[in-house]
Amino acid sequence: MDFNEWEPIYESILNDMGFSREGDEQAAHILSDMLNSSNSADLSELKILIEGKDILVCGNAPVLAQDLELVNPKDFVIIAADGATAVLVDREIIPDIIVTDLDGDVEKEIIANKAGSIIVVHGHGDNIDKLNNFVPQLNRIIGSTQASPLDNVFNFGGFSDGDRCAYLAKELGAASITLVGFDFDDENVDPIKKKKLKWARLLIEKLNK
Ligand SMILES: Nc1ncnc2c1ncn2[C@@H]1O[C@H](COP(=O)(O)OP(=O)(O)OP(=O)(O)O)[C@@H](O)[C@H]1O
Ligand SMILES: Nc1nc2c(c(=O)[nH]1)N=C(CO)CN2
Ligand SMILES: [Mg+2]
Repeated sequence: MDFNEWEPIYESILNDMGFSREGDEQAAHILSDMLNSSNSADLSELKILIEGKDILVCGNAPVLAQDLELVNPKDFVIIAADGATAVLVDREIIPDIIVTDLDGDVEKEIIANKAGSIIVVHGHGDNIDKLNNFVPQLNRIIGSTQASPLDNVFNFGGFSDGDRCAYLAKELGAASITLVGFDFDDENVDPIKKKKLKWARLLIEKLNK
């Protein structure tokens, strides 16, 4: 997504959530420095996977398991948002792509990544410890940021893991995007998650316009 278009939305999110842009920028630089030709995937690999394809974006709402019964995963290229990866791996489904800020069940993400999933690792001001911990255990990485993009750290648009999956799919030319495992009205979440889901709903609505 063009950063000029994203920046005002990003500033509103920072204000609303109380996050720091400097923190996000620092994380993007740390992530950038950790990436090299042997642990990274090329953007062209992601594009080949997504362009012209029917994409299934899996969010991690409790309805995910139920929603998965209603589709044939084999009909889609699958993008898993963070914790949704574990739900898929437990069903012996390896997502084609994982989009994560590494605060879900990362052990399952490492298993899927070893089995071939490209992993879009998002750096932000509150996960620098996770970047340091887990990036050395991953391969086929694409770097991601919600702040200004760098050469090897992309901003596809979106904020929470789930809406970032959808923005990635749109940016790289998906033919269609089907969402499963999204419940923006989930009451069994803490207040911070509730706010994140409010932004997720708004960003996904914006994507559909
Ligand atoms: N009811 C829901 N509960 C949790 N996630 C949801 C829900 N509905 C949609 N999602 C999407 O699924 C994504 C992955 O969920 P998960 O619980 O793994 O998020 P998370 O990584 O803990 O959250 P975050 O990193 O966004 O704080 C979320 O980022 C969100 O966009
Ligand atoms: N600074 C900051 N940025 C985020 C955070 C977070 O907790 N802190 N959580 C996100 C959810 O995926 C996405 N972006
Ligand atoms: Mg996460």
